[in-house]
Amino acid sequence: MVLNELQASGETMVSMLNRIFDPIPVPIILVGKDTRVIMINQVFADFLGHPKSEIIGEEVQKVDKYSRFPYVFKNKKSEIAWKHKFENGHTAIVHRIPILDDQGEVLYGFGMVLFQNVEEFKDIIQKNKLLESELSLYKNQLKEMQGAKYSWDNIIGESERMVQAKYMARRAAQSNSNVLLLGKSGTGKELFAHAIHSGSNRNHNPFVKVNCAAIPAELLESELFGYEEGAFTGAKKGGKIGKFELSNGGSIFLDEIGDMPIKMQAKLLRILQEKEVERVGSNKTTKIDIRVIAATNQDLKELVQKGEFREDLYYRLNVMSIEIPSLQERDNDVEGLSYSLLRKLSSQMGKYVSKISVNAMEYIRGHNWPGNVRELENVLERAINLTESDSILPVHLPVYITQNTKKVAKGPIRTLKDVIEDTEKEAIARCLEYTEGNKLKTAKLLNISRSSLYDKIEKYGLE
Ligand SMILES: Nc1ncnc2c1ncn2[C@@H]1O[C@H](COP(=O)(O)OP(=O)(O)OP(=O)(O)O)[C@@H](O)[C@H]1O
Repeated sequence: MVLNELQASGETMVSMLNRIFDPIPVPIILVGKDTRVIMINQVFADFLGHPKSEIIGEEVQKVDKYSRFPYVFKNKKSEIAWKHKFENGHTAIVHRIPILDDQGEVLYGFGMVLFQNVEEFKDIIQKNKLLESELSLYKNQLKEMQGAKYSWDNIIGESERMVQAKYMARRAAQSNSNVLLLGKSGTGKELFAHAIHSGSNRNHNPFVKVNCAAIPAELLESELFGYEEGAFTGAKKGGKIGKFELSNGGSIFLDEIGDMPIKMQAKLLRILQEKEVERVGSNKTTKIDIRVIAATNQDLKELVQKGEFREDLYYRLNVMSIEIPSLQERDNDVEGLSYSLLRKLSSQMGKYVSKISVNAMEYIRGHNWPGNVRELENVLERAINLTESDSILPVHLPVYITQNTKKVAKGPIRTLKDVIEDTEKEAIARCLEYTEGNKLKTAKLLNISRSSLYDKIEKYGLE
């Protein structure tokens, strides 16, 4: 209301302010530059415990003993969310704001009680903290879901070929180039892909895995590129984001790239060249920044020759190619790998198994592991399940491995004492298993005394 209208309506400035501020449920006060109260709303007057008529026109520090308005006017600076103690014993959170004219001189002071009770304020802060920590928990979980699970430490292997592969992978991680991981099934290509992402400066962004062989060809396009709403019958409302867009800023792991249909290969090539994606059913392109880590157990060159893999794409992906050796090619890694996997698996399975008998290790070394590390891992998991002691013995290995006597004969030459002890240990363990731990029966079956059995159980750590 302009001043003239105000005068015409006969309403004073104070009554107008009262009319505006009284319905507001937050305590409010307006103080003149002479530090006398011009207006206070009903809630505030009730809170202070005085009638409004006694407060208006009064010196502010007479109404509220600890009022800081005189200081605020002196400093000409707002005091926001300050703790304030009232004479009635309440501690509240308040704002005190000086209102200045064009020359920077104080005209009024505006005060507001934000929380009449500090506890109420603390409660809100507490809730806010809770929300923040929940948010950070979900953010971390999302990062875990999207991020890489393994790093360099998880890749076991000290053989020359493996050390070389790890060196190449570390170099690749530091660059921004596409990486092609080559190796038979179960050699650890996925493990390497995770580690390359974790070791790169993209590791704060998503790591997205796509198994090109597992997604039906007709779905692969929408999986990778996403689609717009109504792009085809059955398309979800609102469309769908594709894996390329999802991995923006991070890495996309295209596993089994050799199985990617030729039509999709052309589209992938375009992404690698143009660095932009176009959702199915849209003509809008989106810029993306991704690093492709591709893997295959097929011979891509052969596929190129057969016309099943685009040559130009092959060269685009092959910038940094890393060959991961099969277990057969890194014979001297088998023992170390077996023990590392044993430690990992037994802790995962909550069963303490820490030894592999010499004979069992000979069988393990003698096998040619066509399924590579994955097969070794499965065999050890089975053995941990079967053993009742802390050792893995030949009896715990699958027959197809222990039947391989030819290879075992090729093992290192050992002393007769070692061979006898190993056989003795195995016989006792096998018998204990058969008698379900009954020592009396075991001693009888082995035809030895009970005390001798106890000695041997202790000696071989079979309990
Ligand atoms: N060097 C290694 N050190 C420790 N564990 C390994 C190693 N290599 C492979 N593994 C383990 O073996 C299993 C198979 O590895 P991974 O899935 O990475 O193989 P892959 O080559 O991607 O197989 P595929 O071609 O069949 O997809 C995983 O459980 C992995 O943790």
